Amino acid sequence: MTRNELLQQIQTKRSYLCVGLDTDINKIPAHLRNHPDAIFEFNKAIIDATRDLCVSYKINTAFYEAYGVRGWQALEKTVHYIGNEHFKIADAKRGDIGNTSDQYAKAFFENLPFDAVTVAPYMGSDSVQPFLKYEGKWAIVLGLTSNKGAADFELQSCGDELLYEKVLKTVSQWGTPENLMFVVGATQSDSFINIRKLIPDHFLLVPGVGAQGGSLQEISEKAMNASCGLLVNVSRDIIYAGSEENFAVAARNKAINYQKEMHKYLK
Ligand SMILES: O=C(O)c1cc(=O)[nH]c(=O)n1[C@@H]1O[C@H](COP(=O)(O)O)[C@@H](O)[C@H]1O
Repeated sequence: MTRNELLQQIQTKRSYLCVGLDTDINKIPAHLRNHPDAIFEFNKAIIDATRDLCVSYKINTAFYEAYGVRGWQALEKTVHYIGNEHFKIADAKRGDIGNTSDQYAKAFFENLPFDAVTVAPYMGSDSVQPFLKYEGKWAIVLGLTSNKGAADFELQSCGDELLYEKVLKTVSQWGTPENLMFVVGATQSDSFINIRKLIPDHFLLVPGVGAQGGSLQEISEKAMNASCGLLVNVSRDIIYAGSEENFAVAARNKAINYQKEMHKYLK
């Protein structure tokens, strides 16, 4: 999906919501748990209930890889079920020597129809470049993450700047705002304004709203740019909003609340 197509979706739906499909078999409603295709059935219900309210879905591969072949099959079925209207993110946090990253890019962009893959920048340019070679596909590089471990490296000084600042400045030279986004945790509100100064045009994928306590209002007020430039991910707070048979209705109601709030902030 191109940047213009994504922006169009955001304006049409008045939403920059990305629903995170972090599907954990132990957290899905009891009546689905023994279904032979439980993960996919759960995802299908969540997707049907939220399609019109979000512009993106993020599939965190860990939750599928954990179940081996069956988990991966559920991931494949899910990404195909989402279809072409939504921006589909494989949250796989890949990145390796060039010829290995080539294979990761092939897995998600050729073999599977994802629009974007999350990538760790630690191994440098040749580990990220393979994800930038595909027309209409994106690398979403970890910038300043939402977890407390962000303090261990990302927020440490590196010369006269912080390491995450160096990452944003350097990596932004490797691609363009048409094929490169950055992950910025919603819990890092003290840094939003600084981040926008460093990368005014790039889309930010923002996880950490909901279960991790980040504020949708703060990220929207401080980091939205003229064309929006935000995809705000919510996983647990939406998909586990209900634990009974009507879980999809509960998920929809949560997503409606997020979409309404986004509508207010969108320019
Ligand atoms: O890359 C990510 O998506 C990510 C980066 C980050 O800094 N923090 C973070 O929580 N995530 C992911 O975003 C999702 C957040 O889930 P919830 O906290 O349940 O909304 C999970 O899939 C995390 O793996």
